[in-house]
Amino acid sequence: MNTLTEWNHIRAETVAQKLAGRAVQALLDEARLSPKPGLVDARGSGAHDDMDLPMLEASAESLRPFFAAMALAGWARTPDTALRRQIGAIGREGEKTMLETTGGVNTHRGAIWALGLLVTASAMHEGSAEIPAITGAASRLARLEDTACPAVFSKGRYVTHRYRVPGARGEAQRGFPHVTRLALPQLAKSREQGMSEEAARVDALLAIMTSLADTCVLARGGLTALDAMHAGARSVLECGGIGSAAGKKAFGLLENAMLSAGVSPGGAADLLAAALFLDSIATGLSHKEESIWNA
Ligand SMILES: CC(C)(COP(=O)(O)OP(=O)(O)OC[C@H]1O[C@@H](n2cnc3c(N)ncnc32)[C@H](O[C@H]2O[C@H](COP(=O)(O)OP(=O)(O)OP(=O)(O)O)[C@@H](O)[C@H]2O)[C@@H]1O)[C@@H](O)C(=O)NCCC(=O)NCCS
Ligand SMILES: Nc1ncnc2[nH]cnc12
Repeated sequence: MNTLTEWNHIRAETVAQKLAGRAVQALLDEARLSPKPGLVDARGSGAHDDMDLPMLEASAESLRPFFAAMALAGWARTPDTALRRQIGAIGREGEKTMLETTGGVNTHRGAIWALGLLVTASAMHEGSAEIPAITGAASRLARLEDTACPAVFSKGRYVTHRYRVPGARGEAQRGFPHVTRLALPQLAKSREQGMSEEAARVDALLAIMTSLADTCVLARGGLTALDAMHAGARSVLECGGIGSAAGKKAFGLLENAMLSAGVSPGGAADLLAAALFLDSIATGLSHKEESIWNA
């Protein structure tokens, strides 16, 4: 190995570890954030009887090496079928480890997909790109076919066909519109209004929930539950968000509706984690880190 190649290798390894650290942190921040309607949070298990916070934390931590491997695979590459297959294989290994860690509970399948693509896309730009370049590269990667991916039944696949909605695949292929057009602008707005960081993050989750066709909600509660989630989340934000007294009251109604329908927006939770990951990169860049390498 000549010195330049060796230097580039050290840089790639370091940035990959940092990107993986930010992805895991985003998952931990999402899991611990409270209150979240229907989801597992620091208060309890929401609409789940097989998941709790320690399980989500262990699952997030178990994924660190897989995010790092995806980032290394993507380092200074452009999206092509070979890279798509490579990260698909790493993603499936990550899913296996997640299931071993949780005793068979699907805690983060959608998050491995969304954050895996975003971590890979960030590494393609060597950790120094702005959000639109990252989501653009992630979307190009998601549109490529992974010919090695086994065509097995998934709840998401069934639900997207039945209700003709984009699902996790479509969201990524479109460049994560619920993250870039709803979650991140709401996060910025609530922060500007002087809300606490926790309240701003809950508001960002609610912004996603105003519009996402979450296949977890559709699978358990159909269109009635999805419509109730959209309307309830909109109502909290129209009242001033979770940081306002009226918003808290509206949040209580939304939470009761979700718990009595037995639904949980797992897809929205994953997209909040994706937004927190991108926010951590944008915050780093605005602090004049030329790249995550200097962070
Ligand atoms: C492309 C894949 C994401 C597979 O997607 P598909 O839709 O075919 O399959 P699912 O197995 O259903 O996984 C999709 C998960 O994505 C999340 N999600 C849902 N709606 C959306 C949306 N509109 N936009 C974005 N993301 C969305 C969601 O994940 C979260 O919920 C999970 C828990 O859900 P569930 O299992 O339904 O849990 P319960 O409700 O508790 O189940 P029951 O008790 O009712 O049975 C949890 O995982 C959260 O993360 C959906 O579950 C992709 O996975 C894939 O192709 N993988 C192959 C390997 C690969 O290429 N990897 C990529 C490397 S980057
Ligand atoms: N907080 C959460 N609760 C339930 N399912 C999830 N999937 C990802 N995050 C989750």
